[in-house]
Amino acid sequence: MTGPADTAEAGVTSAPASGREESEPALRTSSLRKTYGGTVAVADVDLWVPRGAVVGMLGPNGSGKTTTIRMLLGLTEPSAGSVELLGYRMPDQSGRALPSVGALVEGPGFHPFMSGRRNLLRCAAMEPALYGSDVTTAVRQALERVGLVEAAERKYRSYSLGMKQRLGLAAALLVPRDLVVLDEPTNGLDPAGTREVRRIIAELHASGTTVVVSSHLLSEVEATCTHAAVLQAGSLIAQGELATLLESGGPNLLLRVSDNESGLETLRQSGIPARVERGELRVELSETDAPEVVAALVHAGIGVHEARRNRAGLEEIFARLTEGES
Ligand SMILES: Nc1ncnc2c1ncn2[C@@H]1O[C@H](COP(=O)(O)OP(=O)(O)OP(=O)(O)O)[C@@H](O)[C@H]1O
Repeated sequence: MTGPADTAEAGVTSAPASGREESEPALRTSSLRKTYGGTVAVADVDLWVPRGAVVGMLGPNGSGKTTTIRMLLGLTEPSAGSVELLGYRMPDQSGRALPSVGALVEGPGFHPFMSGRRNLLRCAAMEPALYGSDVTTAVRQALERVGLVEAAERKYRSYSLGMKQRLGLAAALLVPRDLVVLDEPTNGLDPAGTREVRRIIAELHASGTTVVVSSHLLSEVEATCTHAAVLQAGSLIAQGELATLLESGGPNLLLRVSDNESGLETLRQSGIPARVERGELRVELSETDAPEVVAALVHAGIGVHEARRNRAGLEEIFARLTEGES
């Protein structure tokens, strides 16, 4: 397992840095744990989400994202540890925290034989902040915001997965929230739907709402989030600002050469770690510099057609962080 030293090396922390304790986070967990029989779904997670952040909760299938989110919202009881939402302890103070929290989680419990609009009206009736005519207005605005107006009168059971996701999102956005938690919100959405979700997340961010969004799509997190929390096999292996995480990736040298296999072998013999990626050689420049790499290849008679620098993307950083984890 990756320990604190490794995550520190990656430029991110697995616990709040000293000083951050003073500002109250939107969300904090302490040694949060969930086991199902012998399966450890979530292992002692210390999550820290600053107010106003858009946090991408990243991790492969089965890494514990949904279980963590369900525990945050009081939908699943932790085996150990604690959750604080907007300064309130969960689940004891859920009545004070949850009215300010919007959530999209699996199985939101919509009625299959009711229309989308009727389902939303039912949700709206349970919102303490909405009264009387506010309810119809809030429902109309939420339907418009997620692009479901045309399908609003159709029964929920006839909805596609993407439409169900949109309705769940509409329910989460019925009233202004301090915190919005979205579990895989683009699941089942087409590219246009995905762009709309990105737009909604950007709007929430602009209005100061804290957003926690789980995803296994790194590109999505890279495009929408200010922070990332990386889960692997139930453990939180990194968390922090996305920019810091990306910065930790360090520069790479990408090379288009006459023969990748010989190039790779030559670099290895020169003690320069490299790999072939998308038809090019990729060398991390943390321990070597570009002229040294190019010289080694040229000396071995390998044609260097192109050499350019770039920074590691989230995909590569994620692969490095999760390498060797089980
Ligand atoms: N109700 C349950 N009973 C038994 N095991 C469970 C239950 N819920 C989750 N698990 C197990 O806990 C682990 C974490 O699952 P979880 O659904 O939280 O992961 P995830 O990261 O959300 O995955 P995905 O991306 O596939 O949704 C998995 O091994 C899963 O099989």
